[in-house]
Amino acid sequence: EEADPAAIVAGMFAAGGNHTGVRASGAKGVCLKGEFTPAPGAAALSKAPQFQKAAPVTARFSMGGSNPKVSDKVKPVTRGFAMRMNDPAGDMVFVVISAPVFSTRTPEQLLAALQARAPGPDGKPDAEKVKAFVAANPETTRQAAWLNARPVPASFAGVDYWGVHAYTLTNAKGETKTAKLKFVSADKAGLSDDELKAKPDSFYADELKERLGRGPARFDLVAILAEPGDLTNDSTVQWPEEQRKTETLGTLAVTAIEPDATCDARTFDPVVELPEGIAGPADDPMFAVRSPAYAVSLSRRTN
Ligand code: HEM
Repeated sequence: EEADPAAIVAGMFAAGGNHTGVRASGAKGVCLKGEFTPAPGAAALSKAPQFQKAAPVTARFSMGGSNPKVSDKVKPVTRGFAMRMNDPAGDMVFVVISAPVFSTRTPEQLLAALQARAPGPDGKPDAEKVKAFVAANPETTRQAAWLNARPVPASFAGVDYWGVHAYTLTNAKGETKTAKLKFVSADKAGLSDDELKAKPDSFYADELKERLGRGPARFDLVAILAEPGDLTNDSTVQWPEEQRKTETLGTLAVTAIEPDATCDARTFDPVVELPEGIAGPADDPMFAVRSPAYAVSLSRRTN
């Protein structure tokens, strides 16, 4: 039985306080522009136009969740990075997070997680319900555990971002490879507890403005190549990426802040907006459901 994307989106809004005019996730964020330059080896893996020649990029950094006032200092919230690399033959969209795994394995499990954590009349989730859900669904704790074990990123540009799904890359000869994608920050930095204490609740936007005034913020796009047995249908499981072969596909340079309107008029759809030469996993139920969910959120926040 399929979980209804509209029900999931309603649960996402409820969890963050039912704010209007904002995204169901990534409600707080900064719109950007930049450029993607493919690496020499990228074309051997994928025939996507963006892996043959440089492409202009619209992008957005964000804090996970539907609360536009969430503090930048919170640890177990994913930082998000959405991007559209333009090409007349087909845009390429990635919507990635600062953790190698997603929090749930199926849409049904996501809906159940949201329902278990739904705020009650006092604005707080029922602790007993949360406890029971977690006990029955232990894999849903992996993402928060991963984030809690690491420092708060000093910058939206100072952390790595993962496309948690397994993609299939197809080259011009029709050869295919399965890979997870990772955007590796050129300037990784986390905050110590003392540094974190000294920060205001919102500092990422100002930090980014200042940083981009000095020069672009760069990320290498790295393909982590699958080996037999690596799961493609479960985004709560991290591949042992230190033991996997990797191939650098290119460099994304974020160059300037864009007006919010540039990012707000549409949604970044990571399912539908892919050119020939790259495809999402057919067997990962968390992948396909993103498209209708993002559309529901877009229509709620723009109507
Ligand atoms: C599985 C991995 C996922 C990742 C990495 C991810 C990441 C993100 C990020 C970074 C954003 C902010 C986009 C922006 O700045 O415009 C976002 C938005 C959103 N996400 Fe996800 N997400 C994932 C899965 C899902 C799933 C499974 C659902 C629901 C079924 C979902 C629902 C949404 C919605 C509704 C939005 C708001 C879209 C908009 O209003 O434009 N996400 N997501």
